[in-house]
Amino acid sequence: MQFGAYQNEIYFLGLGGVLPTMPMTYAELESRAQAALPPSVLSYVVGGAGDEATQRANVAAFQNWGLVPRMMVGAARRDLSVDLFGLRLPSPLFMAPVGVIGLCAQDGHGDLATARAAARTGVPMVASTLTVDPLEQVAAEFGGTPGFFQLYTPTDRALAESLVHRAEAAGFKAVVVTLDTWITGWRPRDLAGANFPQLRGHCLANYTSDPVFRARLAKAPEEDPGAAVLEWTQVFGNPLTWDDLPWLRSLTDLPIVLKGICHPEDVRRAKDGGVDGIYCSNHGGRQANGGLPALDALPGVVAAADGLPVLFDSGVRSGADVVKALALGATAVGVGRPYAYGLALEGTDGIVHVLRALLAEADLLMAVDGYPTLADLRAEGALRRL
Ligand SMILES: Cc1cc2nc3c(=O)[nH]c(=O)nc-3n(C[C@H](O)[C@H](O)[C@H](O)COP(=O)(O)O)c2cc1C
Ligand SMILES: O=C(O)C(=O)c1ccccc1
Repeated sequence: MQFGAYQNEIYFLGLGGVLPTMPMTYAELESRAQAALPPSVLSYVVGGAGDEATQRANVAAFQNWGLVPRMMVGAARRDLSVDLFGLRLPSPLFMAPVGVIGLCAQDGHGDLATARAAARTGVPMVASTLTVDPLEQVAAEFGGTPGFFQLYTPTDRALAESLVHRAEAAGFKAVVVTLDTWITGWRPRDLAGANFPQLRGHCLANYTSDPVFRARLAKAPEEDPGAAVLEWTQVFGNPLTWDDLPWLRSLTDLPIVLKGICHPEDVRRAKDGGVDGIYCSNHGGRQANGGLPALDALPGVVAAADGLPVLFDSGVRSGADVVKALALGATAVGVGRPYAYGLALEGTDGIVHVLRALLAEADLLMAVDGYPTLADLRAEGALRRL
């Protein structure tokens, strides 16, 4: 697919005297989303851990790398498609799991709006455990686009099993197990607003719709929502260890991906445990401050993964960033906040714009710089550290 053609669509609109309503720069996207979102949701989405130095470093790290232009390659047609877990995806882009994304939509059902954007673009959604609408309803909106389920592994193993089996039955194509958020980090913006617990209370549909979770409650969650939220706090945070990996592996035949991996030694342990993919991420700087930008961890993770697919996110803000992460060896590249902001502005249409703009920029960069395929990008000498 020639994603760069989105540029022509926009220019033709302009020729008809119609100016695009969605922002064309990330800075404007962020500032307009700030105006559109209710303050409590906004501070939760925008913010990160500590003084957000790691969050900023995630973004800045992309400026340390530059693509070396190649000429007379004749890159008139580009191929951005990838194979992931036996699936053929039209592009290497995916939507990272964003819990509470539902609340970023004006109607409060942003999970469904995001799933519809996946259906329209072929860009997979990794649906969070923490959604406003249950995973079955989210999956029903995917159209032909594969979806992945992100698991926050509950302390109750029977509940974990139930969630994974529901995801399988709903047609999800992989399970992404997030390791870096069994406890939430120190987040000053959320603390200042003291609103985080209330927000979470709206995103427990996967728990309150689950028979194993319901059996833990004295009263149905519809009758006593407060008790359900309290019970959720009991089961949410599971500080998994490597000893739990065989159990996780035994839960499903679906591909399992471990999210939050930045150390090569952890990659090797994950590989030994039989996982199908590694997800290099520092949670967009939301969990730990003072750490390495995720992009700087990527080359070491790719080397240790030794052919196993590597998903990457944290700090990707442009098509150029997508290209750089691919050149550093990522198999697929995720965005979090960018699509949440698109959703806040114009719902499904807003997300579709954000994703198409990222892909158009990546595609045009590959055209201009003479890298028609992802394999070309990954070749020696394509990317240089500044
Ligand atoms: C509002 C918000 C909620 C998030 N919730 C989850 C979640 O439920 N599960 C998860 O694995 N990651 C979650 N993340 C982290 C994202 O999956 C991703 O790692 C991060 O957003 C990538 O960084 P970026 O925002 O700089 O693109 C969340 C991120 C944001 C911004
Ligand atoms: O905010 C997050 O990044 C996240 O993953 C999370 C964790 C616990 C509850 C709600 C969201």
